[in-house]
Amino acid sequence: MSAGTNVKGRSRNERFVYQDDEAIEKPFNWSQLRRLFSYMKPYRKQLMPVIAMMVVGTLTRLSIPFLMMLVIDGIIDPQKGSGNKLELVLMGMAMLVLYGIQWAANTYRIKHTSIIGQKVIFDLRQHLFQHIQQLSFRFYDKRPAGSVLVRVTNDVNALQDLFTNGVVNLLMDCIQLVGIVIILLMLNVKLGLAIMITVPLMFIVSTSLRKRIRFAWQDVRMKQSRINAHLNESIQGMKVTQAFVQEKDNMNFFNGMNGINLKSWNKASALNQTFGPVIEVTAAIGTCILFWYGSSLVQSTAITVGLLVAFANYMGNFWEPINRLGQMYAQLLIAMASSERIFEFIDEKPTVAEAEQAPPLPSIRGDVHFDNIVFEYEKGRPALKGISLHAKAGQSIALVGHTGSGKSTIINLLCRFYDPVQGRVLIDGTDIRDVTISSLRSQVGIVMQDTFIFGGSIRDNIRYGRLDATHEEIVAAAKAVNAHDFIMGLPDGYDTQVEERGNVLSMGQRQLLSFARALLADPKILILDEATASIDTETELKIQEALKTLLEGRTSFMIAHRLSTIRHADEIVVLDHGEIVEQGNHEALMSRRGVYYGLIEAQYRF
Ligand SMILES: Nc1ncnc2c1ncn2[C@@H]1O[C@H](COP(=O)(O)OP(=O)(O)OP(=O)(O)O)[C@@H](O)[C@H]1O
Repeated sequence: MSAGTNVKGRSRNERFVYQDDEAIEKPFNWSQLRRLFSYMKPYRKQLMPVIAMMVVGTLTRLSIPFLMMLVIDGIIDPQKGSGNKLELVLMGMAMLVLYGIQWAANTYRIKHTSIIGQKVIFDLRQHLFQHIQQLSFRFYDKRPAGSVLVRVTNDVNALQDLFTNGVVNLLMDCIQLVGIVIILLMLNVKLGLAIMITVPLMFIVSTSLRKRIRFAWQDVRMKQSRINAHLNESIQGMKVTQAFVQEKDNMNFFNGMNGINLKSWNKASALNQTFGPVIEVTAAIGTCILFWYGSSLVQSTAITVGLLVAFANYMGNFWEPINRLGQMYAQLLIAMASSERIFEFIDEKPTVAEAEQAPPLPSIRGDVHFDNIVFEYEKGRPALKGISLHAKAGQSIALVGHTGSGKSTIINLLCRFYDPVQGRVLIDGTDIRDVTISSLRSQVGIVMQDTFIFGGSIRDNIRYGRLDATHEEIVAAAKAVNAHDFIMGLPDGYDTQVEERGNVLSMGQRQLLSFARALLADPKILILDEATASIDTETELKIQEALKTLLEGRTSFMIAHRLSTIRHADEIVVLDHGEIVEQGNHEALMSRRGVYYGLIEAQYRF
């Protein structure tokens, strides 16, 4: 299949459709705009001098052509002018001062609007990030990480122009436009009206052309976002691509998309280039009218030469704001789409919410009670069907069962990543929905199967369990879980920098680190999710030793596929399709010769 057909091919194409996140513009919405501008409220005081400088700059700009008219008619004109050299020098100096004021006012305005705009963007991004950190697992279940990322980066960036210069420019352009219209009509109504005939023409041409250009760029962005999505997928899955020797097919597919992107970019760029000349032609029509009609008025002495020059100057200043207002409108429509996506996230309520004024969970002993729990991720597909389970403080509970039987779900409910549809989870007799989430999670430690290692030093990664831990405490935790030796073998020991997701570390080393992290946090309840699944036999012996230290005095829940590791658990709970089918210690379950016995048998046979 050729690259082109690949891209057009339905199934491949569908992989890259992120329609919601690609809409570049949305209809104008006042309440949304008001909400967006409310982010500027904290900077009202700083905005005042900016607006004052904007008014000063605009007024001086408007006064310069007027001054020119006075100089031409009052001094330079061979018939009516005074010809006074001193007056000419003074007027020249006055004009210089005006230019100076205009320059200073503009410099101040541009600098400070940019600073305020950046602060607004900073606040918005911070607000968004703070909010998405509160959102529950259900929110992330529904969305690919890429789409969340795009909102925090691209969508917030798309508002940058609006805040850094758009808002103040809009005000400035309106003042300038109204000012020019008033001045022109005051200077000469007939000539003023004559040149304004071109305004509707300019507006129609500019709006329709801009619309086409916007759509062309929208298309470019869509194509680029597909390339990005494919790149992201390719990089993440590079090992699989290489292992299955799919580089050629992948390259063909990428080439197809890249080619389409190039075509779309060329089209948008060509359309963009037509805009300048079209506007210039329309402006030139206005200038022709001015000089054709204006010169006849000069000849009939209805107006002076100075007035005609002033008109020409004002006209030059007239198209600029009209042009920019068109741009501004486009910017607003883009901002509408981006802000809608940002607010959609900000308005999303965490599905796992704290009760109002919930107290913190007091220091716990670690008694855990699952009371008739029913849970479903998707409506109508129960993952747990009435689970009742009691773990006394300090007991070790092993959860076993086939894949998809509900082991991780039980853990998810204990950490309150989700709330049960029915039933309660009690810790020391307290329903975990009645206390603050942070007080609960800070007392429950979790060692995940796919240990997440953050970019930073080894020390920072262990310290993630308790940020105020001293170096000695970090080393003690690492020693206790047999991680100290391998850490000391790394080039910079505890200061060795590791990359995102810990690619420089082996799976076993990553797990040892996460053990140290959990030990440092010193939780009363500990969860080990498949924690020993990817460790070799030698490391496993170390881990077994470490586990003893780690589990001491804690209630623990272990999910392990390698059944040898849970043999000594106080209680083994066997799950099947979301239900507990067997429960007891190893010996009791083996003598029952039921599901657990079958699992052990199967593993040994394997
Ligand atoms: N985020 C999710 N959204 C929808 N369904 C889910 C989600 N997570 C799990 N499930 C479904 O819930 C059921 C129980 O899943 P769970 O992860 O608890 O199983 P498990 O016993 O831990 O499996 P494994 O041993 O493979 O990790 C499965 O049918 C699974 O498909």
